[in-house]
Amino acid sequence: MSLYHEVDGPGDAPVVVLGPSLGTTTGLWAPQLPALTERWRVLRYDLPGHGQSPPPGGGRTLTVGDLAAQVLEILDAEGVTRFAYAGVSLGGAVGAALALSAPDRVASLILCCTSPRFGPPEGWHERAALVRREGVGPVAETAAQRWFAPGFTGAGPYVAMLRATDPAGYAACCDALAAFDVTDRLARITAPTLVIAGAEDVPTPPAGHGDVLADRIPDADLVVVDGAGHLANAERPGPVTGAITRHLDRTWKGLPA
Ligand SMILES: O=C(O)CC1=CCC(=O)O1
Repeated sequence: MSLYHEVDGPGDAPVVVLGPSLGTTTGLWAPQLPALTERWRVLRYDLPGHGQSPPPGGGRTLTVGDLAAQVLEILDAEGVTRFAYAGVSLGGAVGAALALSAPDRVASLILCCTSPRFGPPEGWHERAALVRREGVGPVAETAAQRWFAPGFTGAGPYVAMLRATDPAGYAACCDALAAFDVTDRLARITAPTLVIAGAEDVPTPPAGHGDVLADRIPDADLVVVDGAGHLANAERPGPVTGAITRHLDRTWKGLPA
């Protein structure tokens, strides 16, 4: 099963892959697209059952390793060997998995509002069971509180992405989050890494999540964005875009795409 993806920007520019979070689509990265496509070829993908990607067949579960392998399939099909990668939350977990499984291909890494471990697996198994039973409605009801700092008024389009998500795809991604734990492997990541954390992120706050990534990944910097919750790139696009472009400029070594 191939993941839906979109490619924007100059054909001869270095490639940056952008990974979405659980319940969102390629549209999550729309605020960064104008700045990034000035000098980068941007490849965005949809998670299984999200946006325009098909759900996993037969109620299958998934691992983050499966998702990373599907992203590599896209890149192979596009003829991309070396790339930079930025991902939000589950999309960031996919980035960490890629940096561990394909270190020679990940030239630069940006881990945004993410974690080496997303809390106790039981919570994710319960959420997967709820969504398999009742659909995505119950988790969409509470998404704005999980995703944004209090007072943010722009949640509507992002919650609409979740409401349109296939329950089997959403649940399979919850299974992937339940099993994900790379805490003890972070020291093996060789890509120059920027960790971006939202100061008001509830699911993956800087303390215990972003700071663990930044402390354990050998060549990592941490930027904490004030006034941002879990989808910091949507809520505070200016500072997040600036941090990403500065990191890409500093770390991309001019290798061809
Ligand atoms: O619970 C949420 O919706 C927040 C989240 C955790 C992992 C992810 O990708 O999103």
